[in-house]
Amino acid sequence: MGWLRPKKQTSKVSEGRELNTETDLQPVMNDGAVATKAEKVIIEQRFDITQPILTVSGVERSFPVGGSQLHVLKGINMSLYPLQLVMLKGRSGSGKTTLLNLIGGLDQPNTGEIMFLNHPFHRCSDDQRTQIRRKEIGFIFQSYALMPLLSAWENVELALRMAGVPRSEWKQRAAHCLDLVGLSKRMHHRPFELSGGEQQRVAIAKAIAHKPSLLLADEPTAELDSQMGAQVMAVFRDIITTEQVTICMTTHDPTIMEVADHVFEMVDGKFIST
Ligand SMILES: Nc1ncnc2c1ncn2[C@@H]1O[C@H](COP(=O)(O)OP(=O)(O)OP(=O)(O)O)[C@@H](O)[C@H]1O
Repeated sequence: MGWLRPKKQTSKVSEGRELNTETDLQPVMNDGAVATKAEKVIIEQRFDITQPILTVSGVERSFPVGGSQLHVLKGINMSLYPLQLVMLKGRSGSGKTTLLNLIGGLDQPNTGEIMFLNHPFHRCSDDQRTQIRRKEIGFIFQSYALMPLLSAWENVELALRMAGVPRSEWKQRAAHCLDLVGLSKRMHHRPFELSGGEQQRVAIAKAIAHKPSLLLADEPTAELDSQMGAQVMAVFRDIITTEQVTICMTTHDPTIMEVADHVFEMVDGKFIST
């Protein structure tokens, strides 16, 4: 539901936009206005928060390496519930990115099932998964993945164009997404004119532009100092509420894990209980 209380009551993104617990914890519509009673009903209906948005059951993934099979995922079971911030932690090589790729429909398991919304990713064709991804999933990478010659605004606009959003909506949506990540004043800067934390926030604006249900982020704070990392996490907390998105990310950083709703720890291709 749109007015679930973020774990931290006050979060701060750059340029002084501070979460106001009186208004920001109310349902907030995409244009930034606080929802009316009728609109609240619509927000509530987007998800049933008691039902998982994604279920992973008995998933295994191997890769052929040097004539034999490298067993990377060895029986993964997990559920992601709407509007959660979930983190995957584990040593390098434990299989976190491999799992994130499966959850995002970029790859398929050798055995097991992945249900995303009502879509059986384990049975879908490449084309079907691409269509679902374009509509419902946003990706964020450690290295930001921005187009270097385009401004922040143009990067977000490109994402809208590629997602097939009608041209008439680009201007308002790009402005809204850049405002959500606290970059309204820097929207005409190109990536090289922005700090690492600002570039990652442009990447977040890009990833949420088409209003996905699920945001997947692979080590989104790994290149950032602790202050910039905290800003990115504050933005994640804000957009869960304002954009009604569920976030699953990988991280090595124990301080970042404090803001998670749930942490899955992976050791050698399996989850261990924490
Ligand atoms: N396409 C592939 N072909 C062969 N081996 C692969 C492939 N993809 C991943 N692996 C191997 O699977 C193992 C797990 O890789 P993965 O990237 O999922 O780990 P990770 O936990 O994300 O590590 P890191 O924290 O360093 O990113 C590694 O040994 C990797 O070399």
